Amino acid sequence: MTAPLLDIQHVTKRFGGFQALSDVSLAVETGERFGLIGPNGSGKTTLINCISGVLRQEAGRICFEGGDISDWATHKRAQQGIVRSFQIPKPFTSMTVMENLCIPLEYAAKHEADIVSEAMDILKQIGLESKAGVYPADLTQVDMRKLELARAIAAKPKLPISDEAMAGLSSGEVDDILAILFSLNAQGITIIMIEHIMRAVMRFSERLVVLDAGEKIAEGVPEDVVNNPAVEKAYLGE
Ligand SMILES: Nc1ncnc2c1ncn2[C@@H]1O[C@H](COP(=O)(O)OP(=O)(O)OP(=O)(O)O)[C@@H](O)[C@H]1O
Repeated sequence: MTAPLLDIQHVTKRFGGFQALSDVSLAVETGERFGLIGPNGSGKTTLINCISGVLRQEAGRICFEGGDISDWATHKRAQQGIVRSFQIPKPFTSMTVMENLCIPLEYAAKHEADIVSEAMDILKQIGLESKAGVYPADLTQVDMRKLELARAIAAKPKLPISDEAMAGLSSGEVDDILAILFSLNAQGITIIMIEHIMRAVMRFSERLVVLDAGEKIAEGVPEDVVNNPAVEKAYLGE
């Protein structure tokens, strides 16, 4: 049996005396569409920060492609393919959409012409090709999210993490972003989605894990998870 792409084993994270994650274990298989949900403050961002290396867990370990990456710096994890698409897009404002995309591609040290043609391919893939020469300040909100996803794709991720990439978008715009994520996954890319928009995360995820107060309270296919009494209680209260 092959190892999971990401294997989180008994991770505990404290902030001072506050325990934000308690003995959380989960595995994400290669090629999977994996959803991480939970009420506000349940520990989702903390867990993602431990995966990307922004935070270090006090106990437990995080394995990627079969090896323990718990001691790896953030940039090493990113180089190995763990790429997070941020909730608040942070493009370089003085650069066009195309220039923003060329930066991650330049790390691959290709010829200039190859970089531009690869950047254009990515823009076409996500429907932003007509905005190649536009500056981020002139993009709509949904196009900003698409640019953020494009930058994540340019980094050739093995494990992109979509962190509330759809917050504040209209229903049609949510469908646009979902279509991009589905097409990425169809190319074999494993995706973790953290999302408060239930319709989106339910439709997208093949498997869900639910956190509540730093603990994993449910795991399974979306239909089972939403009907789990512990999950209903976590979201709705007693
Ligand atoms: N740097 C920090 N110092 C102290 N407490 C923190 C820190 N970061 C997060 N917390 C606390 O840890 C808990 C989990 O926060 P976290 O941001 O991981 O939750 P979340 O599930 O991502 O919430 P949301 O859905 O609202 O983004 C919260 O109670 C939060 O206040």
